[in-house]
Amino acid sequence: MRSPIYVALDTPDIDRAKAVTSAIRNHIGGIKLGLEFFAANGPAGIKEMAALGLPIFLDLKLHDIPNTVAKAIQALRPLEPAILTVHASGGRAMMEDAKAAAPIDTKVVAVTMLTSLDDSDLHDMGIAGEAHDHVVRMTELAREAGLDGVVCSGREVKAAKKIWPDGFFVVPGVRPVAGNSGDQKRVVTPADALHSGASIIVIGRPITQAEEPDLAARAIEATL
Ligand SMILES: O=c1ccn([C@@H]2O[C@H](COP(=O)(O)O)[C@@H](O)[C@H]2O)c(=O)[nH]1
Repeated sequence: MRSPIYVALDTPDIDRAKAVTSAIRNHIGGIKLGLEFFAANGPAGIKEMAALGLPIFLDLKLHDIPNTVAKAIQALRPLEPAILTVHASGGRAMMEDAKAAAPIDTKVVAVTMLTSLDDSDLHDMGIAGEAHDHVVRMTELAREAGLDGVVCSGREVKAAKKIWPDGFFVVPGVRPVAGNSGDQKRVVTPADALHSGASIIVIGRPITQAEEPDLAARAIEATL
């Protein structure tokens, strides 16, 4: 069975991204390419990475009016990513149009609440309630809009799965025991994320910043 680990290759350096992928490819299920990589390398860079033969998770977290998001996704269609992200806070119509514009085999998933945020950030933004409530609310909206699943932290994935048993759940903010959280605020271990219902887990710096990424990936895999 394919590994549930998607490695976040947050680098502008395509050669580095390829080298890390080659070193860890036996321990991962796919590669996640986000804004940093896309801004530096564009669609051509995504195609080069896809040629390595692993599923591509294109994490652009699209967030705009429905027409703009749909047109952006139409432009991305030739890349045929396995997974593509939008922000749930873009609203129901935007998510509906995003799904309609995506290739049939692409899972479109909505970011419910960034894992770098916590309850106090919600309060600062004037959003009532706690992270758990907000994630559940956004998950309901994404389900109603016809998406394939959501991105949430491992702390809420059990509640999200309860209201959407056949949803696809992407969990970033994952750290090995005693790992450095960095800018992530809602963090769980890889094993906890999977036991709570994650379909895939996203891990970046604990692998990519390790002295030996293959050993780091192997060590994480051994905990699952
Ligand atoms: O809520 C979210 C949504 C996406 N991400 C992305 O996942 C990786 C996490 O990287 P780490 O180095 O393991 O912290 C990164 O690419 C984010 O853009 C997220 O962290 N939280």
